[in-house]
Amino acid sequence: MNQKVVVITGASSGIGQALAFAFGRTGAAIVFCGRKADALQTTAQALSAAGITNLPIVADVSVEADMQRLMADAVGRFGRIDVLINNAGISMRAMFAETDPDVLRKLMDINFMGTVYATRYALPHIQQTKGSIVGISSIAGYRGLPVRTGYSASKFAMNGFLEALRTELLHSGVHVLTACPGFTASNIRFSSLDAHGRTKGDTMRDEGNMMSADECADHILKAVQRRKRELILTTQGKLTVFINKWLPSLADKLVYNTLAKEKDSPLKR
Ligand SMILES: NC(=O)c1ccc[n+]([C@@H]2O[C@H](COP(=O)([O-])OP(=O)(O)OC[C@H]3O[C@@H](n4cnc5c(N)ncnc54)[C@H](O)[C@@H]3O)[C@@H](O)[C@H]2O)c1
Repeated sequence: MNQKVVVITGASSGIGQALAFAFGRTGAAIVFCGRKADALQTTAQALSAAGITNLPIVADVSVEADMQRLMADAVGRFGRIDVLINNAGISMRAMFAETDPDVLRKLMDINFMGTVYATRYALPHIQQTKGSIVGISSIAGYRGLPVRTGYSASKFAMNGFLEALRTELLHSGVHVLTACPGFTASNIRFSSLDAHGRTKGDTMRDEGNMMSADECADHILKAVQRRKRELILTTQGKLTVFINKWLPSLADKLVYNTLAKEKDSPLKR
């Protein structure tokens, strides 16, 4: 990745921030965005202290003009884009029957349309460098998860979009990776939306028992370097995808029973 330019959305925390360090340590310049200037600056200073060239840009992935500006600024400063990592995302925890449809719309706007906008404006530059487009999807993009209908829908949409795009670009030299982490310690559960779109502010799982964001980022870096098409992480994640494919009705029961054990689960035990 030496001398390459990597654009990462939502990189002021969690997996995105870990990706900024992982790619930056290989010699890449990191262009990254988020909605909060102070959080971006904190990450920018830490990257600079580690000797990583970086450019923080305040931008919201759900705003098309912001994604156009992000890519223009990246090219304006560094002259090229080699890798786009569509990482920014939010989640939800609420039963569908009680959930305001605006919550699902917001998840689609950020997780799916954010990926569409960023990819739309990065693609012409990545076609020139024959680089990579990466989507940080989820196991929830292979297997629908109860209490997260909007999250699963947005990640299924991402997976379909990336698969179709990969096929369109088959002879272009552009690499497309769908990366699906399993449970990874981060802010995602704290920032999840409830049925009315309010932030939950807590986690319902033991964050200490999960894959770390750094480990997750290392796997994703290797998958980009090897130009893999798909990455499914964690043993639990791999098992879920396998059982869902071959024994789907067993998967219904296992997924229900597993998620019913979560601290604040509305599912009956
Ligand atoms: N942590 C997990 O267990 C897990 C599992 C599978 C997939 N993922 C995916 O990994 C990605 C990163 O999440 P994370 O776990 O590091 O959580 P996180 O909350 O730490 O990181 C998400 C980042 O996206 C940013 N973001 C949210 N909305 C945005 C917007 N509209 N515009 C710009 N930035 C925005 C947030 O500010 C944050 O920095 C997400 O797409 C998530 O769905 C996470």
